[in-house]
Amino acid sequence: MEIDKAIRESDDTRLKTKYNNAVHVIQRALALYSVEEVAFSFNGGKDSTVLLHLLRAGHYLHKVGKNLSADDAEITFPIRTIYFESSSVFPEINSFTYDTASIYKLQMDIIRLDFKSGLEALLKAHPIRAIFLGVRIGDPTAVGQEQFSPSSPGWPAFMRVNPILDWSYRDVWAFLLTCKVPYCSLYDQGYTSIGSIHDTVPNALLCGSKTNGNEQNYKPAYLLPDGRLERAGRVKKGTSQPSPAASNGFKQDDSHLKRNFTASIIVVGDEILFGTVEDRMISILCRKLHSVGWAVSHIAVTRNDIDSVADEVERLNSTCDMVFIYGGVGPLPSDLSVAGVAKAFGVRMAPDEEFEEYLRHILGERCTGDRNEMAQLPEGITELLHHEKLRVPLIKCQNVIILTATNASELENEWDCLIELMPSNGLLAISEPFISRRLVTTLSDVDAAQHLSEMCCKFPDLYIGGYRESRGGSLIVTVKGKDKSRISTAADALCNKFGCKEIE
Ligand SMILES: Cc1cc2nc3c(=O)[nH]c(=O)nc-3n(C[C@H](O)[C@H](O)[C@H](O)COP(=O)(O)O)c2cc1C
Ligand SMILES: Nc1ncnc2c1ncn2[C@@H]1O[C@H](COP(=O)(O)OP(=O)(O)OP(=O)(O)O)[C@@H](O)[C@H]1O
Ligand SMILES: [Mg+2]
Repeated sequence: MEIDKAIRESDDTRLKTKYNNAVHVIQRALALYSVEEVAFSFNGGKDSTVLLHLLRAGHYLHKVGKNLSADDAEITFPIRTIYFESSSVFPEINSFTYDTASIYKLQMDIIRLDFKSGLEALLKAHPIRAIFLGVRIGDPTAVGQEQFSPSSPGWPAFMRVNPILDWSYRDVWAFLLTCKVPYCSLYDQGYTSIGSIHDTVPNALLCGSKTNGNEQNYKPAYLLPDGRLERAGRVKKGTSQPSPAASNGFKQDDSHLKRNFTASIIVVGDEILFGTVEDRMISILCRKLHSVGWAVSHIAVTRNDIDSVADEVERLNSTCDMVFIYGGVGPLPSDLSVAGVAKAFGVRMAPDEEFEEYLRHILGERCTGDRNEMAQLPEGITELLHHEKLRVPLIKCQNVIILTATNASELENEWDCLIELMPSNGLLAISEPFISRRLVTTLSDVDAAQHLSEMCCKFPDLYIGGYRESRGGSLIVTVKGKDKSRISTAADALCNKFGCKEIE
């Protein structure tokens, strides 16, 4: 069987693993359901083209496993194939679908109804119980799906079987090119994921030079460097993409200068809770945040444990604008912070091809393999924050930023990168920085308490509070806020009326 042979002869170990796993899923499905009870949803797209050849291989191996004639299995493809043909399909896709059906002798049902009605009619007419789909992680409809997922509530009842769910964009192209199978010509013209003629254009990231006839030249789909951007050509014509800053909830005007943003910090570390290690980064991060006008509303230290991290993230991310988390990030068994973040958002961990590429640069082939845990990131909510001064990009999951720093100087570096990245992606809206004055008084606690509460009533817009370094020592009063003149008035009043003296 030519597909099986091409993969076995290839020295791409990752592709071999993906192939074996997908064929295993197909064989499991063929063991669970009879061939009359399954269907293959084919639309001429690259993912369903991959699936077609995997099904051909899977069916062949299933037959060989049952000691049936392999010759027969090789020529006939008995799985009912369904194609929802619409009037807005690209002609190239349509003709590729029909040509493929003829080359591989597919028994193809053409359905000219919407998905739901078409499936309802199909299930009435045939004993179909499971449908193979070329859905992959990263597709908007893949969130929450497993390799075997029942159809959604409100849809006709069948099992969705997704053998290539965990395949990346690169895996798809590695397979098609290794097996040298035909694919739709649009993929050689810059299209990277194909919907309808109304919502699909070539991917601008593949835009090359203009030809002599002054037409735009596009590179083939397999040259797209970042697979996460495969759907960049799936935009409505005439509409513009929302800016990243706007999608973060931060406006581009200067109203953010007046807003008080709040952040929380989660430190993950059993050793801190044991008392064996002292955290040295909290105070630095608080000062950094204050310097860009952010108030820190909560700091939590938690165990290296998925549920503990998830609980904290869930609690804090809804009450403040941004959550910073550090500790428990890496390849050790105790490094569970990223998984905790995924759990807090109710998404699963999925392989991130681009992140894996970074890890491979640093760790070489040691980091790859069947299950590279470190390259698994929360599915559908992760953004990688790149900066030339970072060996590995920082991970942002919605309003949670995962820092990898383990000491003060690494934290300084990561912070500087975040600040530099800020204008281009609206990460941290800089507002007016906090300023403070520190005063010292020798008043007794009782006297100071009365004065301080009067001052707090007079200056509700400022923080006025005190602490002492020893019970018998002087009281240090902090006046903090964003309005310099209000701070001066309050500090002067404390000095004049209550005999406070400025320190620093
Ligand atoms: C055979 C088949 C089964 C589907 N089953 C479901 C389903 O159970 N739940 C659902 O929300 N969408 C289902 N869909 C719709 C797809 O999730 C998706 O909307 C469709 O493939 C269009 O994707 P696109 O926007 O990427 O082109 C199904 C589609 C097909 C072809
Ligand atoms: N019109 C359709 N008819 C039959 N199956 C479909 C149709 N549209 C989508 N599907 C199924 O849904 C899967 C996912 O669709 P999707 O558009 O993400 O992938 P694709 O079309 O195979 O490749 P591409 O991402 O390049 O468009 C397909 O592989 C196919 O199994
Ligand atoms: Mg498609």
